[in-house]
Amino acid sequence: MIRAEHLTLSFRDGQRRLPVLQGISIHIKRGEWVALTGANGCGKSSLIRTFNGLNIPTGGSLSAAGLDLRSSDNRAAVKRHIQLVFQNPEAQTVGSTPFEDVAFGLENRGLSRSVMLAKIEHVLGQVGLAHKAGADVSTLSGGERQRLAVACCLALDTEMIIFDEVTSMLDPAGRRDILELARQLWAQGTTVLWVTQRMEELAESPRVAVMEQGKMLYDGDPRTLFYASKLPEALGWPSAPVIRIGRLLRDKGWSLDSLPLTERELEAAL
Ligand SMILES: Nc1ncnc2c1ncn2[C@@H]1O[C@H](COP(=O)(O)OP(=O)(O)OP(=O)(O)O)[C@@H](O)[C@H]1O
Repeated sequence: MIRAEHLTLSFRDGQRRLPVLQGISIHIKRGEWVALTGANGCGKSSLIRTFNGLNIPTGGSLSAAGLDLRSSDNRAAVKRHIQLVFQNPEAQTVGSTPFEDVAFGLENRGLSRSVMLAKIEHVLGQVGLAHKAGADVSTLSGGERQRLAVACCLALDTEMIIFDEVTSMLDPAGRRDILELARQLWAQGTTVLWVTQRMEELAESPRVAVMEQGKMLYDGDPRTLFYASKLPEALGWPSAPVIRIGRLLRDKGWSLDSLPLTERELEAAL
């Protein structure tokens, strides 16, 4: 779905060039769930905006959904296949109601009115917003707006959705709702890139990529990251209670495979 090789990106800062991505190589297969993390300013947003055709790579190669993103035509076309959902999706909302917002994306698709109506109803139902189809978008909560952004992706049959720190401003119920929705879509075949700073979301992801200062420091499974690498301490990450207990078990000789990443795994292990 995504194949980046030695990808570089720099922005102009007056006379200087600011190197933001410094040789990123990553391959994300169709249907994968990958969590991406890294400190503020390390280049996560720049990377995902490059995957979505919004930034023009300075060097290296990048193909997304089979399109070579060094070509500007392909950078426009890739948005049909890969969509971003932001932490604060206000900027993404164009309609005054959820119905209008989804309809906007479907215009120019040559759909008959009845097919379009059925599709809008279906995708708003998928994200749990059918009852708010006609509501003023300004009355939606942050979590509902994010789910509306997901509905717009679904209406366009998007193959990959990149969630950019969507849980960071939500309350626990809102976080659970958007995470569950993303997991459902993943189970149905959508490729997911989940950008987060939350340790528990990393621990629950099958694959974790860690960036620092424009470079990819780690790309692999979370068990190795949390229990067999020095990276979490080196980066000063706070450790989740489950991981702290898991480290005690590791020090008592438990094998890597048996160490828990989630509360459920901890309960089962004990
Ligand atoms: N359009 C731009 N022009 C110039 N500099 C930019 C631009 N976009 C990002 N940068 C700079 O690139 C660097 C990486 O920013 P980026 O937003 O990609 O990091 P991030 O890891 O997503 O951070 P955060 O977690 O705070 O969102 C920062 O130094 C930022 O100031």
